[in-house]
Amino acid sequence: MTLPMQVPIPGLPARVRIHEVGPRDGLQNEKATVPTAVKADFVRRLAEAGLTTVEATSFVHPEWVPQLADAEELFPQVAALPVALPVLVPNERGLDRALALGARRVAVFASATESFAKANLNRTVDESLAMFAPVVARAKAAGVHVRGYLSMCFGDPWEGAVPVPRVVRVCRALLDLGCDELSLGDTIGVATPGHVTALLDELTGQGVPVDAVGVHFHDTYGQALANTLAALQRGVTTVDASAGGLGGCPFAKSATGNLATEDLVWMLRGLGVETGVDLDRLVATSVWMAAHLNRPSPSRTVRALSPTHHQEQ
Ligand SMILES: CC(C)(COP(=O)([O-])OP(=O)([O-])OC[C@H]1O[C@@H](n2cnc3c(N)ncnc32)[C@H](O)[C@@H]1OP(=O)([O-])[O-])[C@@H](O)C(=O)NCCC(=O)NCCSC(=O)C[C@@](C)(O)CC(=O)[O-]
Repeated sequence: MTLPMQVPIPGLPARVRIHEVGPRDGLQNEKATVPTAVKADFVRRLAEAGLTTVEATSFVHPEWVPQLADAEELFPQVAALPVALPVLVPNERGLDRALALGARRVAVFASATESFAKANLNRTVDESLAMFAPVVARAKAAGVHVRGYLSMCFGDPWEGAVPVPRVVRVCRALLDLGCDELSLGDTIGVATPGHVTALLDELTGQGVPVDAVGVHFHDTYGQALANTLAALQRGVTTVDASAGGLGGCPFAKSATGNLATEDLVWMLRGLGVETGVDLDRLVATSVWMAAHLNRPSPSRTVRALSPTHHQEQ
């Protein structure tokens, strides 16, 4: 396989943990139901490719996200894999479902904007934080790791640009609830590197440890890698990505695919940043998944490393 020449940029972290969201964020917007066995195989293949955190599914209302309505069926099929398997839980009902199956990592998901909080959770921002409070408290009491996603950190399709202080307020609230880590979401992919740097500087300037902050970029305007590099330059070591560039939120107008894990691994490899991911196996997984979804992967790296991929679809 072709690999990039390794030329580091001084000051970047030596290692990055990729939080793989393909089976959850990647698939949640797919209209045709993906069979549970295919989803389980997807998670297994990602683990075998060296990803150590694979977000498996969501315990949300099944009518809100029909694609993930098989969470109860799926989770036991992957639970024994030797990787972290976070799942999304919006409320106590979701937490009960996840804990009943032995989930050890959960994620709540807030919004920096009122419009998206309403569209995604049927709540105001503060009502959703109140909904998460007992979820986080009970999860922590059970020794379960809690991630706090924050959507619309840069721009919102209904409200436009989102001011940094608004984002910081909800970040603080999630940490005050007891979340172990944050994931800053550019849900509709409008961020640019200066904006990413400004938000991270404001957060760390207010005492939020950079180790507790992950980034979650969508690639709508082709900025996801540039934004990731800006975040790495500020010390971020957790980066969300989706195999093959699958993804998008059904409740956010204009949301497109996530940063492709392959594109991220290619860049990090060139920078000499360790990820533990076998790019060959990852590309093969995305080509396999694309065949199930019946369309080629949008990832540039998948296309470049699997030149017949387009003709095969
Ligand atoms: C939060 C709710 C449930 C509120 O939806 P609601 O309609 O307000 O629900 P409710 O609390 O009024 O409850 C109504 C009924 O739903 C049931 N119910 C309630 N909760 C559950 C549950 N967990 N599992 C199963 N059933 C549930 C509940 O038991 C009740 O049943 P009834 O008593 O009437 O028979 C709904 O809005 C929802 O499920 N939203 C999920 C939306 C979602 O999954 N969005 C995608 C993930 S976020 C994302 O993609 C962004 C991210 C994370 O990737 C980062 C980024 O890119 O920005």
